[in-house]
Amino acid sequence: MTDETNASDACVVGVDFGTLSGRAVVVRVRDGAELGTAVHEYRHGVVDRVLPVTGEALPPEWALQVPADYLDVLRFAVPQAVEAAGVGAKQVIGIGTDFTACTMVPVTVDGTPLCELPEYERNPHAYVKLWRHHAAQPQADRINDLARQRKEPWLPRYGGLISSEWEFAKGLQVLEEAPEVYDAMARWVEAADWIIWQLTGVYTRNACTAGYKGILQDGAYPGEEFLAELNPKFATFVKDKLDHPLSALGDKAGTLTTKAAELTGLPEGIAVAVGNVDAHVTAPAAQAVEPGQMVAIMGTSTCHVMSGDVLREVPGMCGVVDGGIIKGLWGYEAGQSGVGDIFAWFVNNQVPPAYHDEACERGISVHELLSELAATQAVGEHGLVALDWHSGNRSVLVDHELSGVVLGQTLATKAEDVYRALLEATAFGTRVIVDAFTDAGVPVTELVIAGGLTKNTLLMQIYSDVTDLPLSVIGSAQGPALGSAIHAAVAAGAYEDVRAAAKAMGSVRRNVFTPIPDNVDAYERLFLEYQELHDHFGRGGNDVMRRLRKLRRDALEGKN
Ligand SMILES: Nc1ncnc2c1ncn2[C@@H]1O[C@H](COP(=O)(O)OP(=O)(O)O)[C@@H](O)[C@H]1O
Ligand SMILES: O=C(CO)[C@@H](O)[C@@H](O)COP(=O)(O)O
Repeated sequence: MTDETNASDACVVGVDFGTLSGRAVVVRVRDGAELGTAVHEYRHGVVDRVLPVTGEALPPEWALQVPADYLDVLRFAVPQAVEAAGVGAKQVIGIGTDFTACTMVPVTVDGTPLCELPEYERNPHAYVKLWRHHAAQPQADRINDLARQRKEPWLPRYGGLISSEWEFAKGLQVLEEAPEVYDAMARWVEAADWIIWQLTGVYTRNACTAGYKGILQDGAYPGEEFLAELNPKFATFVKDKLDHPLSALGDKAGTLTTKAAELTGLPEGIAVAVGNVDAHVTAPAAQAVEPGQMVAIMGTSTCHVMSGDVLREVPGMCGVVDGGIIKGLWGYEAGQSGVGDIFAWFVNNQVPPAYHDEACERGISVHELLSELAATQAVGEHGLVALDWHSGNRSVLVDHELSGVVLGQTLATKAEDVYRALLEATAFGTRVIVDAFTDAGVPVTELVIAGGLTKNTLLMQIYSDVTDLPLSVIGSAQGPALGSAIHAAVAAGAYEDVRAAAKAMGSVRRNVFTPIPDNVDAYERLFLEYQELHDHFGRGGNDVMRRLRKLRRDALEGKN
């Protein structure tokens, strides 16, 4: 703390790098008061259709980002948040960040993203592969098949399957489709760590993403023999591109460099916390750091995180990592790859103009209009059941070749009916996850909801009814950014550990939504139908979704 800074005025900055934008929040260290906030939309958003530089169409399932967009968040949102807070920059004693996880940046030895070099800017593989880049599914399938065959000990720690979203599947895809990019990349870096590199000038690898997305268990990655069997040139992937000493969550990664101080307007030399993940960082912000408290961070996707005092292998979970959320406890993670994204897809592609016009006239969003209309319905009235797999299935099936379904449509089906069925489908998806944890001996006793979707009260009530659990809601509208601020406070030495900082700075409103008994019963019947469809299409009853994906790929490649 500087001489000019009175301890009671000290602030920290938390920055949350989401899928579409980055948000900065200035938080008072002593009580977690959020003094100012600012959002910066990524200029290129999600690059999933054409590569900006060339206009070249991207293949299906691709999702890239442009790393310069992340720096713009530091350049614009951070000073704007400080200004909005009405505090002097000198009061800021630390900065912490969180990122979408397994958003991977191929970089040179000094951290320059390959896409920023003229020789690679036209190569899509030189760009950031966003967490929801799902084009590495063939590689993920091979990794899973081989790991099963060889009985790799790490596989059960990931619920029996690793995802196409993860470091190894994406890395293997780069090797096999763009060997020149693979050779040129000195490191395969989580964006969560790349941003810390930009702030401190030093590369640190956070224990959270390394454990969940980098297949690091009990101090070891998959071995060279395993990797060589996938592809001989992949044998040294860990040694050449990945391996790096780990840094624990809440630790100080370093201090803010002169360059980063100029970029952000924050004082040079303040503490920078080790990189973290948007989902995991939210648990302390919601004061949900004890076993049984599952936090669902509901935005474009949903991540479910929960600490546990026992190690269990939960089928279909994303992973379990020692200290993955809080030091001293096992951190569990599961997730749904599409939630808000599915509602957005529906609103943007399937809703007739009259709804858009009405929403516009009333000054509300189409989401709000559809939710208002759907809220008048009794459970089951629309006669529909849907599968929430428009962005594939992360938990518990771990298969991104799966796709969405709406069953039961008739000529009388309206947009609000399908919208409600999609809301419900995502709640059923969460129910499957909650049941999987409870059945595996890691019972979920409380569901705490965070993220942008908490504002939809119909959706929240549906989740409470479908899971038959009371819902607590995080007190902050900026959960991940607040969580990052909590980690910044710990890194700056203001609190002994994340637990203590969470107690002082986090907040939660308990039992905001409670199950309505009649709805619980009605949803029980609908959930059975969901399960039937879930198992039929997701567990090999009918592989039509995979066949359709192949037909699509062949058609796009002109093979049909
Ligand atoms: N009223 C609403 N009801 C349901 N979904 C909504 C509503 N408003 C926005 N959304 C969806 O919320 C998602 C954005 O969530 P948010 O938490 O803000 O973002 P992120 O996941 O990037 O952090 C978008 O996918 C959007 O479609
Ligand atoms: O994968 C994870 C966490 O492990 C998330 O970062 C990813 O689902 C993105 O989350 P958002 O939808 O941007 O909140």
